[in-house]
Amino acid sequence: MDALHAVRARGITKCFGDVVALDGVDLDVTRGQIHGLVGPNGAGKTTLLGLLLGLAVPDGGELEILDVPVGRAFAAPDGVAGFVDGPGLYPSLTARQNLTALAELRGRQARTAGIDDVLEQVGLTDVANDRTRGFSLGMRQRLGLAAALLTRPRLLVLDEPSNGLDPAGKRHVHGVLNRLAADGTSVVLSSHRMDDLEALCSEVTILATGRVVFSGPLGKLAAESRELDYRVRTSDPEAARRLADGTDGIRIADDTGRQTRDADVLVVRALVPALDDLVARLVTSGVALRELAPVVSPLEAAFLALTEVQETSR
Ligand SMILES: Nc1ncnc2c1ncn2[C@@H]1O[C@H](COP(=O)(O)OP(=O)(O)OP(=O)(O)O)[C@@H](O)[C@H]1O
Repeated sequence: MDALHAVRARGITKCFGDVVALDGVDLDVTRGQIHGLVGPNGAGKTTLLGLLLGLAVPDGGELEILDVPVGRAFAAPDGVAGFVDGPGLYPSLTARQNLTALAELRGRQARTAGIDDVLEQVGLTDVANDRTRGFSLGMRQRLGLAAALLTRPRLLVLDEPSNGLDPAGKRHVHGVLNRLAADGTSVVLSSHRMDDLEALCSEVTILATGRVVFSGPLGKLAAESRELDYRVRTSDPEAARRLADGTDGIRIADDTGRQTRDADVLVVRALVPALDDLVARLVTSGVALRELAPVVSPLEAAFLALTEVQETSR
């Protein structure tokens, strides 16, 4: 296998009875990359993450993780850590005791990071001696991440790691993941949060009903986007509307008032070159441009377009 890859999957299939959870999935994750999995409920994200963690084996296809072909026996691949469906914790133990138990289970020979260090990294130092029974969802998620960090993984696999995180918790988690990636650890995570994926991931794979409908850099997804709706706030909304009406490739969205609830904002649907023309015309007409932003992000727009096509062709 190419040594630059942490994951290389080709034609992976996985069924549960009659349900085809994964249907010929290819996935490439390079070393040091944060790779996002996104898709509607039931798309197969958790199933795929479970295969990477060795919780199940594929029914068909080829899967190589950290240079090692995955066989037909259940086994957590060496160097891989993470969780799906929330981390497994002992509720009657404190955060520190949970991590100590895990370190003991791994044995003295295993590469193990310092418990205080990983607690600090995820921002749980202050509650290290509290029982996890009383932990919020966000705190449990962070402790699960600390448990994974304890093993000093080369591939970290996380199912919805941002679930339940407050802004400070999210900042901690993003910081941890970015530092790991900078040090060469690969991260594969699923999320329904487009803002998280855009902030963290250099590449995403969009799954719909067990199939890959897009995989690649976020920039490519944006470039491939069809027309997007943009909010245009100007100093003279009426003049802006007239100019938009007269610009080739620009359509004024019908539901302007409902979408924006703001009379100063016009919503136009356009490709980027037509939008450039409109901006130039506004400026030469003496209309000040105060805000220009997509109504939904390019990732969200592509996600909706690609997964709608898949859903309607079922
Ligand atoms: N253990 C199982 N037994 C039976 N069916 C399963 C099992 N695990 C997953 N499935 C089915 O496989 C499909 C993919 O499920 P999966 O949990 O991987 O989707 P997902 O993309 O993670 O969804 P969500 O966003 O809701 O978490 C679904 O149709 C699901 O019902």
